[in-house]
Amino acid sequence: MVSIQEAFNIIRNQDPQLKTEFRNLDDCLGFNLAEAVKAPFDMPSFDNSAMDGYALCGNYSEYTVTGEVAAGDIDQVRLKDGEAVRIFTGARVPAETTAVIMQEKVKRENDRIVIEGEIRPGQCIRRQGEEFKKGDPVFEEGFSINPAAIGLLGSLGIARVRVFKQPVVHLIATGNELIEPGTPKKAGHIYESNSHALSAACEQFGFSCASRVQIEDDLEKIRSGIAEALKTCDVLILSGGISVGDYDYVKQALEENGVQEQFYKVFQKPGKPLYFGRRENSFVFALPGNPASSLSCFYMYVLPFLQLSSGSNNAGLPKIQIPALRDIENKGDRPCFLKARIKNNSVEISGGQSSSMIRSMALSNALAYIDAGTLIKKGEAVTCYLIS
Ligand SMILES: Nc1nc2c(c(=O)[nH]1)N[C@H]1C(S)=C(S)[C@@H](COP(=O)(O)OP(=O)(O)OC[C@H]3O[C@@H](n4cnc5c(N)ncnc54)[C@H](O)[C@@H]3O)O[C@H]1N2
Ligand code: MOO
Repeated sequence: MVSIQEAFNIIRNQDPQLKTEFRNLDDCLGFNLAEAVKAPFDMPSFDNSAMDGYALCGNYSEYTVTGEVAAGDIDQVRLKDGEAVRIFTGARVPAETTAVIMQEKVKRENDRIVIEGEIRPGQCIRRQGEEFKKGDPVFEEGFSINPAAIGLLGSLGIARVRVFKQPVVHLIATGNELIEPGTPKKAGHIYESNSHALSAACEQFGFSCASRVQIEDDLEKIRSGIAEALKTCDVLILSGGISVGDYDYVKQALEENGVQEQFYKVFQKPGKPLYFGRRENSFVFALPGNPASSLSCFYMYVLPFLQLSSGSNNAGLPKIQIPALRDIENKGDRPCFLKARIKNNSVEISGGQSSSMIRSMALSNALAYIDAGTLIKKGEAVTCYLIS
């Protein structure tokens, strides 16, 4: 049995083999950059107008309008003292421009404009390189690509991006009692829901499951199911059969497949029987079968590992401190991750904490960490991990 912190450390100290690939700009949302990106040119790459209006040369109350520059025009327009050109947002400002004035602050009379208000030199001009200069670091390796990053990479003219590959994930749910949702249920059966929830949790964070298999509590079948999955997976996630019951064959089947235990059992609630193992470059999590335990263990242990395996430099759920809405007590001897709801800057522990209860988890948006034998008074800070 290891502590929560020891389990975190063991997971973080693995060295999953990172593979890279080139992906099209539009297909790399959520992937992590496999190389730092430097600016190939200044941003913006030329002085341009921030407004629709007039580019002015000199500081006067009236100007003669000599022409027009629109966004995308490539001809260099020249300006002399006392002259102005009609200009539009994003258009390159002539080199001699003192300032741009928005058209609402100007009265136009034929080829003359009269300025209403004052002109500050440089106003409404977005200067070349003001966001960053050619060669400046834009993103570091491991940066997780978000929609704005896709926009920026596109604006730098980058169409293909070298990213870390996502790990290949396989899911196996074990249990004789399990039947697929949508099929008729007999006495003693329960619908197999863990693999669906785990697959969705993977997707929530941008990972996908290459396969989802259900196997009954039979040592030989579990052993061969694991052997098959280990041929191609980077990460194998099992659910159920990892406790100490007579039909809990998962640990034995893993050992017989040459998987080496990194830890088994974590001093926590829920999820005490959590297992983590490794065979060369394949990693195995065997999650307890209770639905809320399996999902809680996914969020706290599997997710950071998937993130590390995809080259992220930021692994784990967002962690924040939030005041307790009311007193929270953990009378037990194990630290707990409690299903909780954060609302209006306070956190409330959800009803239905049993690890078999999943509705309470569906209605929660955080896991609240409460140390063993601890009373947190109303208003005191609670460590919360955000699950949505
Ligand atoms: N003598 C002991 N018994 C148990 C201990 C213990 O320390 N000593 N630990 C308990 C804890 S804590 C947990 S958690 C469970 C974990 O057991 P398993 O991982 O072996 O899970 P199962 O027995 O297969 O199932 C537990 C529970 O969850 C339901 N289940 C399983 N798989 C699914 C699925 N895919 N979809 C929906 N529901 C599933 C299953 O029907 C059981 O009700 O062990 C305790 N026992
Ligand atoms: O530790 Mo088990 O996951 O509570 O039911």
